Amino acid sequence: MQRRTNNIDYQNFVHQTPKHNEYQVLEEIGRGSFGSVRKVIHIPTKKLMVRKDIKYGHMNSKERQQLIAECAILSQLKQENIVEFYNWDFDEQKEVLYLYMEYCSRGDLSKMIKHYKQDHKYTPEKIVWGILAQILMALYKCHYGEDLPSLVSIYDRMRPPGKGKNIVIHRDLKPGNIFLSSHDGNNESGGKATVDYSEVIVKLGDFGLAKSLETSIQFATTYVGTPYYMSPEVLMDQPYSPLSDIWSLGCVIYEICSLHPPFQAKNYTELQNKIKAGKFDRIPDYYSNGLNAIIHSMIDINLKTRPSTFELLQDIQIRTARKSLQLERFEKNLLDYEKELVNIEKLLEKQAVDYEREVHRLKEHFEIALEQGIRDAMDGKKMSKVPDSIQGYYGKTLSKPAFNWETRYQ
Ligand SMILES: Nc1ncnc2c1ncn2[C@@H]1O[C@H](COP(=O)(O)OP(=O)(O)OP(=O)(O)O)[C@@H](O)[C@H]1O
Repeated sequence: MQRRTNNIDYQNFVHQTPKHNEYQVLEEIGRGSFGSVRKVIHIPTKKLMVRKDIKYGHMNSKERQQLIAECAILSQLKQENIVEFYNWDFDEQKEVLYLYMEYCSRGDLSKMIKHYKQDHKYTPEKIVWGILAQILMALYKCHYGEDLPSLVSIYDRMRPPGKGKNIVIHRDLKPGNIFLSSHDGNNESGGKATVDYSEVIVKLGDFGLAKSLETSIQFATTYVGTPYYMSPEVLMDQPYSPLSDIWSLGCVIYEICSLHPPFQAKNYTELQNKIKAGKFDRIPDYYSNGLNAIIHSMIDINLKTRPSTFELLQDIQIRTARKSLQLERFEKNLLDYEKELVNIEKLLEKQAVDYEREVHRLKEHFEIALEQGIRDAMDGKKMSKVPDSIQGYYGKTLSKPAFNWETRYQ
């Protein structure tokens, strides 16, 4: 395993040297445009992870830099709703870069949408709000480079974020890049075919196209993205900003409700025209006006009126969804704690029973020995068998009981 090559610029990285043989490689779970994704176990911690194998041999220097950028971005972005980047390593001979990341066992939003489509059911509204709130929490970290303050009450006024250093624009928000994980940290789906979507944690991932900008004023002008979710300003080659992620997010949430994207067309030109016009149908009547309104506010062709991540997080329904997620988490922690207490109680009860049984046994033996000793004494024999202590009788390291057996165990 070589660690240096002229083709890759490692200067942006701060990483502890990973050891290739610390990972046990398991099955492949998918393939992307750059290579395969496999499950691996980090042997020292027994942690299940994914390893993204990226062949860089055929890449030009721009693509390699993009790859490095993804790693650099991911290693900085630590937030509960962002797929965690653990480490990286590479094999220079095979020209493969290995990225070790959090494993999300519950699939992604494209699978969830497919599930509801197949079942001919709408995604429950509560689930939609929960997903929207969680993606906004992830985007807050990306767009402002800060941790989102926790919510004490739904009426809390949020302090506006700072100037935004090291902000990140995802640039490729789509259902297939939004992963789902479980609350209990048990990342094995246990062979379960069905996922309880009311209980999943949303994780924003696949930052392959993300662009890290030094400040919020500096914009990227190049775009590579998925047409269905592409914002009109990007289609018109205008500077790319965090608001373009908001447009894409609006399209993703629309699709979760309607089970199809807001703009559909037979060809690219038709799609482009529809996106630029910004006209689309209401989400099904099954959903509230509040949800419809927030989706419409995000899929707004006017950048001046399209809300930012911060503004969306102020929405009372988003705050309610956040609070509800917090309470569910709290309830889950309490239930786990209760289970732990029940187990401890059972253990203590068993120890108490074992202890009493042992004491009872010792007491009986002690009494028999004592009676025998007294009888021997009355018969005029030498009182050699009368124990001074249980230890004396059994040869055990037990001191004479310090309490009165009769009153204690009546
Ligand atoms: N962290 C992860 N946890 C679980 N599954 C993952 C994870 N990352 C990727 N996958 C799965 O691996 C497969 C390949 O993912 P990858 O992101 O490499 O490519 P893609 O998004 O399908 O395509 P593209 O490379 O064009 O973006 C997908 O099925 C994806 O769901």
